[in-house]
Amino acid sequence: MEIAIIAHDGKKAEMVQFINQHKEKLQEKKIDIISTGTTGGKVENAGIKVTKMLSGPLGGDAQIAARVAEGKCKMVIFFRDPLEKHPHEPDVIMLMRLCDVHDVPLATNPATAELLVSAL
Ligand SMILES: O=C(CO)COP(=O)(O)O
Repeated sequence: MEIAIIAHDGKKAEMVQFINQHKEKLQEKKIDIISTGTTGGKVENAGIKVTKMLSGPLGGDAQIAARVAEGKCKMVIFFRDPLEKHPHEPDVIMLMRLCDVHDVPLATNPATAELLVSAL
């Protein structure tokens, strides 16, 4: 099963911590992690295998949105920073919309992500 992880800059440390906390379960359940570029790099540095797309502002969110639409990506964990502006906000909205269109679980904060991962 493929899961996407994405974090805005102000939330990347939290994402690394979250994935570290759950890495045994993710391995045990044979989860393939995909990610936007910079988030993926940080998670990789923590010793976790990730397939990296482009960086978010360069189209990474859009690539993940396409995988959601194609039925390849089955869950999205996206730690958004609601206190910052992002030049690629339209891509972010597109990704969230396509999760709703295709009924793909989407967590936009750690509390919800905990619930989703506990359901794997
Ligand atoms: O901008 C992002 C999500 O919208 C995240 O992209 P990066 O992981 O490349 O920073």
